[in-house]
Amino acid sequence: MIFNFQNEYLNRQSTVQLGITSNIEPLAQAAGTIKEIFQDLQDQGQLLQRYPGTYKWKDPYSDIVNWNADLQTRYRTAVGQIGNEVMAMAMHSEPFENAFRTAQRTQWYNLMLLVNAEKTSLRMFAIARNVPYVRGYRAHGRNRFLRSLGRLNEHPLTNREEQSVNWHPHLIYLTDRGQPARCNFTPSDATGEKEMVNVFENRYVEDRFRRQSRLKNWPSGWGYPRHPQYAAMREGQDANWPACEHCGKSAVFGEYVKGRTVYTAWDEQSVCTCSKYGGKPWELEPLVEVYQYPSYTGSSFDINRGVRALQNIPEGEIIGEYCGTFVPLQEEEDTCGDDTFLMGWEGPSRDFFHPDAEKIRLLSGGLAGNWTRFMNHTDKEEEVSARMYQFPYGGKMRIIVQAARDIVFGEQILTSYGPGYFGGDGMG
Ligand SMILES: C[S@@+](CC[C@H](N)C(=O)[O-])C[C@H]1O[C@@H](n2cnc3c(N)ncnc32)[C@H](O)[C@@H]1O
Repeated sequence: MIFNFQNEYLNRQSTVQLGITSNIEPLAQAAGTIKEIFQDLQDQGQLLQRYPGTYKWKDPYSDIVNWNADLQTRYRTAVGQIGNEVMAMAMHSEPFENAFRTAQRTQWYNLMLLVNAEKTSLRMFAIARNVPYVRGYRAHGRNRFLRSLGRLNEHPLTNREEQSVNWHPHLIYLTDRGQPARCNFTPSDATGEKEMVNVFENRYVEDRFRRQSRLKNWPSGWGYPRHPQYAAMREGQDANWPACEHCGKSAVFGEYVKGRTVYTAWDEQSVCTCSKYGGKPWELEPLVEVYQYPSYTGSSFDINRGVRALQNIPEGEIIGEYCGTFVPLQEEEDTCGDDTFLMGWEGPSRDFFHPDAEKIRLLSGGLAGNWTRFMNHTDKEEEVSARMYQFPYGGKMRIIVQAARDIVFGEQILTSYGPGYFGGDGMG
């Protein structure tokens, strides 16, 4: 078991050929610590985001005057391997700091091999989550040992970006040169390149739909326009349908139609009031990074961003929601000028997986969306690691992203856009 996992992990390291076949267990242990490091930085970053006034990162250098010669040598050697910037970042995660202080020689050696292999991802992760490594290091700037290691560069993001309300770690990607870069989108030549925005809920502006005439296939029981996420029940369907996957209650808010009567369901006893997926979105973000993979076309002008897992994700886990802006079907051209991030949105039907289910909206993840928009497509069924489907969840209809099989740390998360996409028909 450990052996397989370890092989799998090492096979995916493109930057370093480790070539180690002995000491299997310590290496597996080191791989476990790497995952804990990412998780810890993520957790602390989220706490900071949530409680900016009160949450304080632990100062890893608070006792630096007491570091003995062995610790100093260990630190200095590590700086020689991964640089003092990444070392300062890693020290802000408790699992790494503990290993630094307590690991046996071989354990430490193995951990540093893997940290070295992951150092560009670790660096971007720490930058994007505002780990205050510069502040932490500089607070002890007078310390003779730290001074001997040299100065630290400024945090690469400006204050504006760090403090912006729209700021989110998944709005930067790791380039093939190991540097962070902003995620931008060019909907059309006329609009030019625009910075992407991260959203946790879909955007719906009713006026935009009012300007368009009612579609022929618009559901007969629905008024026009209406928010497409509050799916109405139709005559003959059972009262609990569509039910929230999490709590089992009806996911319908607002009116529903039975016979000729329109009923209103807004009652906490019978209607799902879960927050998204029964938890808070900030608690549920999986550890992933937006990562530049080799371009599909072979041209260096085509930047191919994809999603790389930074944790193991078990099969079946719901890992996100494809979010974006609702776009009328007729407006595809005007608004996006580009169908790269367009997803088809189906009307109410009993079977959302039905190939003939009718699209009544589009959802565009281009300018406003989240990390799920960067998942690339594969035609090979066995390569699909995440699936997207429209389903009622947490009180609303959503496009859910679910792990289709076990996903291991370091692999690219691939999905299937469905048969229409590369024919220019949008996803789904
Ligand atoms: C939803 S986006 C995925 C993120 C995209 N790679 C990026 O950098 O923004 C879809 C686009 O990615 C590219 N793409 C994704 N999977 C592909 C594949 N299997 N073959 C070729 N191009 C692909 C195509 O350009 C497609 O229009």
